[in-house]
Amino acid sequence: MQYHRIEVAVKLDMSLGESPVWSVARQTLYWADINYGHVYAWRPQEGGAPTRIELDEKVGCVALDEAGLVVAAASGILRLPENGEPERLAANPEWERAGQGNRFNDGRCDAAGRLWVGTIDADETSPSAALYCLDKGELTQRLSGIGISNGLAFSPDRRWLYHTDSLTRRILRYPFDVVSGALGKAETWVDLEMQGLPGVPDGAAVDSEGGYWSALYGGGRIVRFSPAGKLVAEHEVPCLHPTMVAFGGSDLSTLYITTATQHLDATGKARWPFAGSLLQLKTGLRGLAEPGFSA
Ligand SMILES: O=C1O[C@H](CS(=O)(=O)O)[C@@H](O)[C@H](O)[C@H]1O
Repeated sequence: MQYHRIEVAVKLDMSLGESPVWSVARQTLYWADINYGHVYAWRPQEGGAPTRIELDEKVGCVALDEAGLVVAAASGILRLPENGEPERLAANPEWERAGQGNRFNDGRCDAAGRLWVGTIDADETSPSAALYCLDKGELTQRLSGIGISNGLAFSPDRRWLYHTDSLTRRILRYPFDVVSGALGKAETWVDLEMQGLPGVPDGAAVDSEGGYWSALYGGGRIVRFSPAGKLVAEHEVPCLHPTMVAFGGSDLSTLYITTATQHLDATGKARWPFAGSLLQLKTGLRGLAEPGFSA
C-alpha cells in the first residue's frame, strides 16, 4: 500500500492522541493523549522533541488561550496558564452526576471565543452524552442524546457548525450565528454509510476553502468533503485509527494527524508501527488560524 506524502512528524507511542491545535502566535502545535492525561507542545521549526504536561486525569481536548491553554479534562474544564496555577473554569455535569461517568471529549473555540465541547458515554455505546458551550463563565447544554460527541468545526464564513456523534457514522451541520451562539435546525450533511466509507468520523478541521477534513477512526484514512458534503479527497494513513487533524506550520499548510494505539492488539501494533505517532501530510491547501478561548 502506498501512503502518498504522509510522513511521521513525531514518533510516539500514544494510546489515544487527539485534539491537535496550532497556535499561530506561538508557532506551536499542541495535542493530547487522552488516556494518559498528557498535553504535548511542539515547535516543528526547532526540530526538537515535544514537551509534555502530565495531568492526573484524562484530557478530552485542548484549546488555545491568551495565557496558555484551556483543556477539557474528564472532570472539568481548566485554564492552564504558561506561568501560574491551573484555574478551574467549569465542572463536568455528567461526571459529577454519574460519579466518574461521561468524560469531556472533542472540543474547539468559535470565532467569538466560546468553547464548544462535548462528552462521551463512559462505555462508548449509549446516547447519554451531550454537547456544551462555555460562554461568559457559564456552561450550557446545547445538544443531548449523543453517544460520542466529535468532529466539531466551523465553516470559514462562520455560518455552519459541524458536529458528529461518531456512533451514528453521520456528520451533521447546524446553521450557526456567531454573534449570539445560536444553533439552527440540524441537517445530515455526510453519511459515511451512503458514501461507502469505512470507520467512523472522529476529529476534524476545516481548510480555508471550506473543505472539511475528517479522520476516519477504524477506517485508516483521512477524507476531505467539499462544503456541499461531497467526498473530494481520500488519503490512506499508515495506521488503522487516525483520530483528528489540524493545519499548522509557518504557512498553515501542513496537516497534522493524531493517531491511536488503543484497540490494537500485538498483531495490530506490529502491522501499524506508526500508530500512536503524530503524522503529517502536505495537502497543498491552507488551514485557518484557530481562535482562542476568550469567553
Ligand atoms: O473521540 C474519540 O474517538 C475514539 C473513537 S471514535 O472515533 O469516536 O469512535 C474513542 O475511542 C475515544 O475514546 C474518543 O475520545
